[in-house]
Amino acid sequence: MNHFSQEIIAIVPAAGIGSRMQAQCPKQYLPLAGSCILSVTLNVLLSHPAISRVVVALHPQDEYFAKLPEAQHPKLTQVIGGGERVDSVIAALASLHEVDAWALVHDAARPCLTHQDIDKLIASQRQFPQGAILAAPVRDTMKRASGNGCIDTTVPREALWHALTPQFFPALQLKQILQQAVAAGVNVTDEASAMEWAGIMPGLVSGRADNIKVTHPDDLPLAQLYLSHHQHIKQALE
Ligand SMILES: Nc1ccn([C@@H]2O[C@H](COP(=O)(O)OP(=O)(O)OP(=O)(O)O)[C@@H](O)[C@H]2O)c(=O)n1
Ligand SMILES: C[C@](O)(CO)[C@H](O)COP(=O)(O)O
Repeated sequence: MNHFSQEIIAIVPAAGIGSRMQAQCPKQYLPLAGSCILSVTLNVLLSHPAISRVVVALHPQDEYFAKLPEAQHPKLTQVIGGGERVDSVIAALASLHEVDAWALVHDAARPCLTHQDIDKLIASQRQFPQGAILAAPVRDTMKRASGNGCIDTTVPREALWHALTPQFFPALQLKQILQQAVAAGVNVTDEASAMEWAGIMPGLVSGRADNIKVTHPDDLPLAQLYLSHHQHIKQALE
C-alpha cells in the first residue's frame, strides 16, 4: 500500500496502432526483453506495491492481448479504448468504482519506467496535491523551424521540459476535466494539458530521461539497451 489513504490505480492507454513505428503489428506488441513492450510496461505497474490494480485500454480489434500472460493477472482489468489516446484514458477512468482513487496514467509505449520514478511521483502528492507528472528537463538547444526547412528562432530552454508519463491525478476530477476539454475541442495529448486548460497547474517531477516512449523504429533498440542497463544495476545491487 502507499502512505496515503487513497487507492492508486494505474491506467494504461494501449489502444493505439503505432503507425509511426511502421511495424507489422501494433507497436505495443513488438518483442522486447523476452516478451513484448506492453507486457514489460504492465509488469512494472503490476509489481509496484502502491498500485492497487491496473486498467488497460485496448483497441476494439485487438487480437494480441488475450495471448499475453498478463491478461490473466488478478490485478488487471481491460476496457475498450477510443479513437484518440484521451478517449482511451476516459474509457478506463469511466470503469473505476473506487471512491477517492488517484489515477496514475502511463503509456503502454513507455516500458523503461522504474519503480523509483513511480515512488517519486507518488511521494510528490504532498507537495503537489493538485497532481503532477514525470518530466525531463530539455538538454539541447531548442530551435523553432520556419516554413522553408530552416531555423526560424532559438527557443530559450531554461523552462522547457519533456512531458513523460505516468501522470498522476485524482481520478474522478481527471475524468471530468478530460471529458470537458474534449467537449470544448481542446487538443488533449496528455492529461496535464487538460488540467492546465481547466486552470489547474500540475507539478513537474524530474524523472529519468530513459523513460522513453517507443515511437519510431530506432526507439526499440534504445529501449532494449535501457532495460538491460536497469537489469545490470538491479543485479549489482543484489
Ligand atoms: N486511440 C489511442 C491512441 C493511442 N493510445 C495509446 O497512447 C499511448 C501513446 O500514444 P502514441 O505513442 O502516439 O501511440 P500510437 O497512437 O499507437 O502511435 P502513432 O501515433 O504512431 O500511431 C500508446 O501507448 C498508445 O497505445 C491509445 O490508448 N488509444
Ligand atoms: C502522453 C505523452 O506521452 C506525453 O509526452 C505523449 O503526448 C503521448 O504521445 P502522443 O504521440 O502525443 O499520443
